[in-house]
Amino acid sequence: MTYDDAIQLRDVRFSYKPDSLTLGIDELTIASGRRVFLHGPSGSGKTTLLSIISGVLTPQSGSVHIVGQDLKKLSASGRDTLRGSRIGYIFQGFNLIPYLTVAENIALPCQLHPIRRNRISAATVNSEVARLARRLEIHTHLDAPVTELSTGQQQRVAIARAIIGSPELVIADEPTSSLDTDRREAFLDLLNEVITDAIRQDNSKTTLLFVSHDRSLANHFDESISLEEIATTHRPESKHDLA
Ligand SMILES: Nc1ncnc2c1ncn2[C@@H]1O[C@H](COP(=O)(O)OP(=O)(O)OP(=O)(O)O)[C@@H](O)[C@H]1O
Repeated sequence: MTYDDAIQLRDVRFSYKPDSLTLGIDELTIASGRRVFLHGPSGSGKTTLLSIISGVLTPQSGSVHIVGQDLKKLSASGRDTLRGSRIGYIFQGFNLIPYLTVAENIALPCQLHPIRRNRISAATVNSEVARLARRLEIHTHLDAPVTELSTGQQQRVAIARAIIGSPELVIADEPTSSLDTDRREAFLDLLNEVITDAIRQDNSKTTLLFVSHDRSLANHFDESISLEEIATTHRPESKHDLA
């Protein structure tokens, strides 16, 4: 592990049930500042891997270092803090808070995590929310309940919420699966542009880990990793296989 690695997994073994290995990864290293596309078919363990990286799931063995932190050395609340303050997450269904406005949704990581708030170079969180919203062309909706926005607009709220306060690692879990091809391309271009802006503005190295089953998106990234190629799984044969 060097300090320039955003993600490093070694000899990781994770099982949901005692007698079947869900995910085994001998080595996965992603250097800081890389934009990485991770693909694998349904059931290959993409969500499980993201949960391990973000400290939601703890593997039974092996080591996981994220932005220089050994997750094994952190308590559950330490992992929560790392996840909220140093990782920006774009979920497949966005996970926006329906009873908050657009501005409140974008500002949420800064309200919950002082590290995100303190990294903002704008005068206030509100001015940073406004700047990002202008950049993402959702500024006329800032005071609207987030549920009144179109799907495409909600995706842009999710991007703004993930990158506000410059987390070192941005994880996107299949956020384009509901979009048609043109919109998918536009979303990826916008996500890349906004991350490039953030890097320029903060002189930081933001790492992007984008996960999808759709290999055609790979050309938007610096590198592409096949989960099937790096992982081992040993599930017991099902009763149907034995019959
Ligand atoms: N909570 C759980 N308990 C037991 N098994 C689980 C659980 N969550 C996932 N699995 C199993 O672990 C394996 C990997 O699932 P995972 O959701 O990580 O795959 P995925 O690649 O993200 O799939 P998809 O693209 O369909 O979302 C699957 O065989 C799944 O059935």
